[in-house]
Amino acid sequence: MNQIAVLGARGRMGVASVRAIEASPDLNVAAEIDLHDDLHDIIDRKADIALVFTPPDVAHDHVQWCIKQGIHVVVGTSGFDEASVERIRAALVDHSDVNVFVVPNFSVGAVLMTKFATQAAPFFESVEIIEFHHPGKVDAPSGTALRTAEVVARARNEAGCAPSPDATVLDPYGARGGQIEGIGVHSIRVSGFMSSQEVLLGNEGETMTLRYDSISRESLMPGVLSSLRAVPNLPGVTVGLEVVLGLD
Ligand SMILES: NC(=O)C1=CN([C@@H]2O[C@H](COP(=O)(O)OP(=O)(O)OC[C@H]3O[C@@H](n4cnc5c(N)ncnc54)[C@H](OP(=O)(O)O)[C@@H]3O)[C@@H](O)[C@H]2O)C=CC1
Ligand SMILES: O=C(O)C1=N[C@H](C(=O)O)C[C@H](O)C1
Repeated sequence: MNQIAVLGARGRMGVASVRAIEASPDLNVAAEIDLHDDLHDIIDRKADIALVFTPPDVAHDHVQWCIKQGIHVVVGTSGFDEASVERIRAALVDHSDVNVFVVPNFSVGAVLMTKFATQAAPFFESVEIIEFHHPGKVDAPSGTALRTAEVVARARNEAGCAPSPDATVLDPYGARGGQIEGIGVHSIRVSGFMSSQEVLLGNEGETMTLRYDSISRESLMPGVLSSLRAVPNLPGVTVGLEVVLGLD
């Protein structure tokens, strides 16, 4: 039975994950680590996989620490961009027995939306992303929007698409949002949302909107559990739930 250490165990995702793991006959919660807890509990309690949901400012160090201890890692924390993945890959050179699985979103709906957006993006002049989250979220844009922008931009570059047209020259309040690799990204923080995203695509005379909504963290738990089960068999560093869903 795999022994799981949950980092950020008393946070929103940590609590939901501990509950889901405890209800799984093949997985066991070996350690629950939160602020002020000693990371060495992970070793003492013989965890073999770390599930990281600590905030983005500390999660990178936690991932590196786990790699050095020889523990597989599933990274749920948002904001692991391509540069972060490169740093993980570099750390794994000296720890080839360790696997790291970076999962920007555990929801099947979000993963499919990103996939469909990537397929559609080369067929449209304009693409922008709007993500909607609860106001307790500390980072913007969401990891999901970051990942969507990265893969959509790559698909458009490979297809030789021009940048999305935009005549804006005056924007003193930042109303046009951010740009990730040339894709406009807008972050909304409104009570009542858990996690939603829209990808808006347009040509002259037509628009298409792809949208997903996660209403509760329960929607993420099948993805969390399947990622924990998969990581021992995913050598090196892998990004995205797509590989588990057979979408790669
Ligand atoms: N991949 C996915 O599908 C999902 C990813 N996420 C991402 O997961 C991350 C966590 O989200 P969420 O659970 O909502 O956040 P929370 O703030 O609810 O949870 C984070 C927890 O980590 C604790 N913590 C802070 N610093 C440390 C530390 N140094 N060591 C150990 N624990 C620490 C916090 O304690 P305290 O509150 O006392 O500071 C808190 O209990 C975010 O990056 C979020 O975007 C979220 C949902 C889904
Ligand atoms: O903070 C959250 O809640 C979420 N964060 C992840 C992200 O940044 O994309 C995943 C999901 O959207 C929920």
